Amino acid sequence: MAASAAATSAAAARLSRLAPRYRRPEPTTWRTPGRSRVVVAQAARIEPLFLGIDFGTSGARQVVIDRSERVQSEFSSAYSQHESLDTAWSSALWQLLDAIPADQRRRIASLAIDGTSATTLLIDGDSGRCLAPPKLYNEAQPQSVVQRARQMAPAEHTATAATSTLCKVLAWDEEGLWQGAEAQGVEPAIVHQADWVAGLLHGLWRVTDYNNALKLGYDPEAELYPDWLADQPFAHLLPLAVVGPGTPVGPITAEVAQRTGLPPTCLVCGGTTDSIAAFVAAGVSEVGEAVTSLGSTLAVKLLSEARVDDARYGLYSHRLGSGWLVGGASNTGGAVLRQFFSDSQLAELTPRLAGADHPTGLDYYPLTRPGERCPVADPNLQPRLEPRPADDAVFLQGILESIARIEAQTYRLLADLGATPVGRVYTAGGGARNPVWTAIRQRQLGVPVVVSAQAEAAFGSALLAKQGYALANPPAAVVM
Ligand SMILES: Nc1ncnc2c1ncn2[C@@H]1O[C@H](COP(=O)(O)OP(=O)(O)O)[C@@H](O)[C@H]1O
Ligand SMILES: O=C(CO)[C@H](O)[C@H](O)COP(=O)(O)O
Repeated sequence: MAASAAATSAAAARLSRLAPRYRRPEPTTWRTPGRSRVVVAQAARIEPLFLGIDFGTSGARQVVIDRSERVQSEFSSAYSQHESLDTAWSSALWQLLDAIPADQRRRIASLAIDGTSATTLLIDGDSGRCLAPPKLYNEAQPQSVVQRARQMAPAEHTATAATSTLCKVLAWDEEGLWQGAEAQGVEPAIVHQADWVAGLLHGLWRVTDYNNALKLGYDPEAELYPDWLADQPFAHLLPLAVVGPGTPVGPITAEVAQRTGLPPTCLVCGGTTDSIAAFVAAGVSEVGEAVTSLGSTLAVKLLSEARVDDARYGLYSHRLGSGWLVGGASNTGGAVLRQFFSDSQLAELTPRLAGADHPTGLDYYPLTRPGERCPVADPNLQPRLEPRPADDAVFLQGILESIARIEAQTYRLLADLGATPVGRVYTAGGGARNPVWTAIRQRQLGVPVVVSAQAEAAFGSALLAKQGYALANPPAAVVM
C-alpha cells in the first residue's frame, strides 16, 4: 500500500506541476486624460468560436458555433475499420480538425469533447500510449470481476454492472497488466475515451469529468472517490483530476497548435458522455423532460428531482450542474438496423412502413449479439429477431416497434423507481431523422416526442466549450 500511496502522491505532484497552463489574456486598461475613471475593457479581439466534438460508436462529428450558438460549420468522420480503436480515434480527430475552414480554425477559442460512456483505456500516464486494447462501453467483463466489484461497491451501484469502467479496470488488474507495466518503470493510468482524445490535444493524461467517472465509482455529489474505491491497490491509476463538464482544463500544446492551426490559447474544457452531450444540446430544462439518443445504441436521459440508481436494471443518475439525469443505455438501437439495412435503404423503406396505426405484432428483442445493459442488466440476454417477414418494410417496422417498446419500458421503470414521470421526449442521434419511428415511439410512450432544433451531441459539447470559455474569460469590469 505504501508503494501505491507514494505512486499516487508522485502522480498528484506531477499533475500539479502540469496544472492547466491556461493564462487568461490580461484586459487592456488605460487612464482617460482629465478624468479619474479607469475603464477596463477587453483588448479588441477576434470574435471567438467554440468547437464541440462527439466521439460516438460508428464515427466522430464536430460542430463549430459562434457566441450566438449559430452553427458555423460541421463535419463528420467515420472510424477506420482497419486500425486499432485508439488509432482510428486519433485519425478521426485530426481529420475533423483539418476539416474546419481555415478562417474559422484560428478563431476557435475553446473546445470540449464527449465520448461513449465507460469506454476505458489503460495507458502510460506520461505519454498516453495504450498499454492494452481499449475496452468499449458495451463490453461485459467476466463474472469473476463482477463479483469483485459487487464485494467492494455499494449494492446495485452502477460500477457493479458488467460493462462498467470499474469492471474493466478490475479485468486488467486480474490480468496483472498495470502491475507489469509498473514493474517496467511505466506509470499506468486509467482514462475514458473522451479524456484520452482531450489528452491528445492538451497533453494532460490524468484528467476526466464527473459524468465519465460515474461508472468508475466516482461520487459526483460528494465530488470524490469514495473510500471503498480510493483504498483499492489500483487507486493510483485513477484520474487525478475530476472536473465538471465545461470546466476549463488547459490550452492545447504548442505542437498541436502548430499541427492544426488552432490558436495556442485554444482552451480544452471538461467533457462528458455522448448521451449527456445530446441532452445539453436539446436545451432541456424542465423536470420530466427527457432526451432519447437513438444512435448505434438507445440511451435514455430524464431530468428528475429524485435520483434512481439500480444496477439490476442498468439505471443510474448522472449529475448535470445542480440537477440529476436519470436513465441508462440499452444495447439495442441503430447498430441492429445497420446489420440489415444501410442508411439509404432505411430512407427508401421508411415511406413504405404501415406506421403507428398498423402495428406488425412482431415481438423482437433487437440486439447485435447476446448481452443487455438496460432496462435489464443481463450479459446473456439473447437477440430475438425471428420470424423475419418476407417484406423488409414489415421486418423494419417490427424492429422499430421493438426498440420503441424497450425505450418506453425504460421510462416506465424509472417512474416506478421514483423518478419524475416523463412528460416530453426529445430525440438525438441517427434515429431522430425517421418521422415514422417518431410516431411509433410516441404511441408507445404516450407523451409528445418532439424534435428539438439541436439534439446532436457535438452541438452539446460546443455549448460546454462556450461555457468553459466564459468561465475563463469573465466579462470585463467597467469602473466609472
Ligand atoms: N432513417 C433512419 N431511420 C432510423 N435509423 C437511422 C436512419 N438513418 C440512420 N439511422 C441509424 O442511425 C445510427 C447512427 O446514428 P449515430 O447517431 O451516428 O450513431 P452513433 O453516434 O452511436 O455512432 C445507425 O445505426 C443507423 O442505423
Ligand atoms: O451507449 C452508449 C454509447 O453510445 C453509452 O453507454 C451512452 O453514453 C450511455 O451512457 P451514459 O448514460 O453514461 O451517458
